[in-house]
Amino acid sequence: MPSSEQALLDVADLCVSYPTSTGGIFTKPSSFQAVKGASFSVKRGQTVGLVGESGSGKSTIGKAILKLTPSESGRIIYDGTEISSLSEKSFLPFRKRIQTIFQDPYASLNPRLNVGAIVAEPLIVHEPELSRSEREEKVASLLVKVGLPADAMSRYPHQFSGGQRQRICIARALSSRPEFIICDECVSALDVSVQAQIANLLQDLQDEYGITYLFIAHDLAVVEHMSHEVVVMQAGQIVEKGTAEEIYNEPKTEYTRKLLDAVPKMPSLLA
Ligand SMILES: Nc1ncnc2c1ncn2[C@@H]1O[C@H](COP(=O)(O)OP(=O)(O)OP(=O)(O)O)[C@@H](O)[C@H]1O
Repeated sequence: MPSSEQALLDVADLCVSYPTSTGGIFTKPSSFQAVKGASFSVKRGQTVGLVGESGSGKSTIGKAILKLTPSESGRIIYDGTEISSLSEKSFLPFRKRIQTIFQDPYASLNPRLNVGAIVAEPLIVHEPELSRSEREEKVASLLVKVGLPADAMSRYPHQFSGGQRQRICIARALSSRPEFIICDECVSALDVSVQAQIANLLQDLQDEYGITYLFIAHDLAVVEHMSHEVVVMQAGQIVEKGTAEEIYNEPKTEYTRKLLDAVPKMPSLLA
């Protein structure tokens, strides 16, 4: 099949449940199924927007891909390898290839480390052969690449704005030269104009390095501009998927129409 030949990520019939109670002597353990048979793929070098209202299971899919939460059933195939069934040790090489950027850049940056040390961390793990000066050179060029001054290295996260902190997170994610980045609501906390700047940066990085994104968001305006394809989730199920144009111009479900109606129009975004 041509589409799966090009797919870097193939998710098939994925189900994920969270335990809600471990049970007692007289009661069975119970669980809540957050993802109910989700199937979609992400083509290499492209962006899939994963949208849906809060609690629909978007982040759970991201966590299952990263093996931060176990899959109950189904398959997650990354570049031809079924990763959902790999042991933690066998999954290790994929931790370098698949990175993630979260919503709250401040919470995901260690306040006690300066920016140079934060961005260098993955390099120490993934490229231990680099000398200290080579590492510093790489960190400086990564910071410039994401639009921060090279002297940002010696400063601390609290000295930066929200948008700048998200740029630090992007530099850190880039430092292991990933093929695939899961952006989980990574612009949601930012002002609209800053959202556009970060979205533009992510797109420039895609053009330059061919990075593939799974872009999780409840904000359809950002997703529309970022995504080649859009997957719509409702209560753990995929209710619609298609090209961004199809989803935005001819939504097939009432749910998608409601999501679109809730979006304030932002014509200047990414203009
Ligand atoms: N660790 C957990 N234990 C139990 N239930 C969880 C856990 N994490 C998430 N859930 C539940 O699973 C469902 C899906 O959550 P998930 O975070 O994947 O949704 P989401 O679409 O990403 O929403 P949001 O944008 O609000 O994060 C929700 O009902 C949530 O309450």
